[in-house]
Amino acid sequence: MAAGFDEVEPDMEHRLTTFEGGAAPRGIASGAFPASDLGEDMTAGFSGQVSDDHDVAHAAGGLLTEAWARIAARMKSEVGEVEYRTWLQQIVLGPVDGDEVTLLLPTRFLRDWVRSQYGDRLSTLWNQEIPALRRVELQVMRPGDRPAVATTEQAAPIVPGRRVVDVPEAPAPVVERVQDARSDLVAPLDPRFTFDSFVVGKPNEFAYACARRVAEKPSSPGFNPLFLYGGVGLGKTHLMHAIGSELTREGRVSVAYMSAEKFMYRFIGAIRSQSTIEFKEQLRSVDVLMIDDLQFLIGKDNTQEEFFHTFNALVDAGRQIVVSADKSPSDLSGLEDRLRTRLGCGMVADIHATTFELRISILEAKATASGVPVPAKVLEFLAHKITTNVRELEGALNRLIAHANLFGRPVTLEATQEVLHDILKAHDRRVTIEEIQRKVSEHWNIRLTDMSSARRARAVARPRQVAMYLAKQLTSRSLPEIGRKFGNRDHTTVMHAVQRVTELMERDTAFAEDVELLRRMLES
Ligand SMILES: Nc1ncnc2c1ncn2[C@@H]1O[C@H](COP(=O)(O)OP(=O)(O)OP(=O)(O)O)[C@@H](O)[C@H]1O
Repeated sequence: MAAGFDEVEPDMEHRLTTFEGGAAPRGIASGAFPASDLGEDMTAGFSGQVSDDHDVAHAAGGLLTEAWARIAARMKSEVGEVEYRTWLQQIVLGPVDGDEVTLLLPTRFLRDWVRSQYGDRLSTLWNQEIPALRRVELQVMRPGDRPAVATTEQAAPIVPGRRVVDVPEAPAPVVERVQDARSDLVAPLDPRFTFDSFVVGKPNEFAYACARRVAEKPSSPGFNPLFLYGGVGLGKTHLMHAIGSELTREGRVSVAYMSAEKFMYRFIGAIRSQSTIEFKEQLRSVDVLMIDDLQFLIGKDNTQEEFFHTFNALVDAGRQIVVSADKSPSDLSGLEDRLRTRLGCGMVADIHATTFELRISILEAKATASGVPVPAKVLEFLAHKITTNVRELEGALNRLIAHANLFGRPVTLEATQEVLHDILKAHDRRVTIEEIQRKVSEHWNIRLTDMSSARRARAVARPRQVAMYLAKQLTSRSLPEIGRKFGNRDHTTVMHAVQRVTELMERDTAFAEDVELLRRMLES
């Protein structure tokens, strides 16, 4: 695929002047730059210069590099590793000109993005480091440009098409590398969302298999586009990131991942800045384009149109498209028909709602990864209680784990109820006596009819008493009403059952836990 610097504007004003024996920067020896030391005579910068006063230039270059190292480290800590790697890592320190420092970026798109998103912050940080510097100029680098480094001999020329040019002697935090120009479309991929960390079960095994297939062999016939759909928080984004991570791991292919919302904002931004051609070229130069939450484009006709053309251009060129949405293509009413048709003509894979078993497996995997022991009863309780959304389930478990770590207390059912009080309340619902009877029968493996039968064997009578106890606890039914539902028993029988279960719970903790678990399940 076309690489590198084709996208650099040829007519870009080239500001990297070469110092040709004029005044070299003076008075810069060590420590921070005093404001007065960076005056007009720094106009030459440090790029490719041949200095009469080699030591001074070296010192100034070194200080600039150090200042840049601190700024880059600061930016990294502010925006986070992933964002830094995506947008800022490719910046190369250019020359200083008067009160202006130049930072070089490999493409115009990236320059515009960094300027709009981080320009002000970069200016502030430079100004804090070197008060005399008042402006940060962002420029597109050109083939042959030399990044500013401490000495001229060490400045490596930038070679078009070369994937990585390392600048020697750069201090650790500054990664002055020029990467493939297309990489500026690579949105942050969450490193936690891998195939390995995705728990596979019946509801998602087909989507998982399709995602794996695309990651192994992009653009395979029948798998392009791959359309993943399913309810909120069921793992669509996770699978897309996993595909992206797998494909980019060895730098095999370029992947652009973004939400449909971001796609729209970028498109609008490109229209505003009159750079739609660059935007389109950027998009159409990737090997794999992944658009998340496509339903966002419903009603956004212009963006849909743009996406449709991009889609066609990429598929026609044999590139892979992966799209996710909350509904199948045919159910996405509000999307243009021709787009829906095209979206549906590759592989459409749905992720079904989770089953109890899958939720337990996900919780087990996440609890194990956390290193905090979480009792099986707590996992079961959570899996019963939070049924709709893996994100919420995960959030609840994370909160429990954080709580356990913070206070050094073990995770118990009681603690769970306390810590997750608000989440659990949101999942509360009314319980019926029939549900109680069903759950209790399932739990002790007896027939449902035994709830109202006359059998008095303990294996049947004890669960029946528990069901009566729970009916009293969880419903607003009176004792006679409860009695009637249990084979027309007398209200005194119900009263006796409640007392008996209460006593047993006090004496027998295992029994008490069983009853508590049932209660919490029923409340879910
Ligand atoms: N099968 C799974 N195994 C492990 N983690 C999962 C699984 N399914 C979902 N998750 C986790 O649940 C969270 C939500 O998943 P994700 O963001 O992928 O959902 P989504 O389907 O894209 O949701 P949305 O509709 O909101 O975009 C993530 O943290 C993800 O890692």
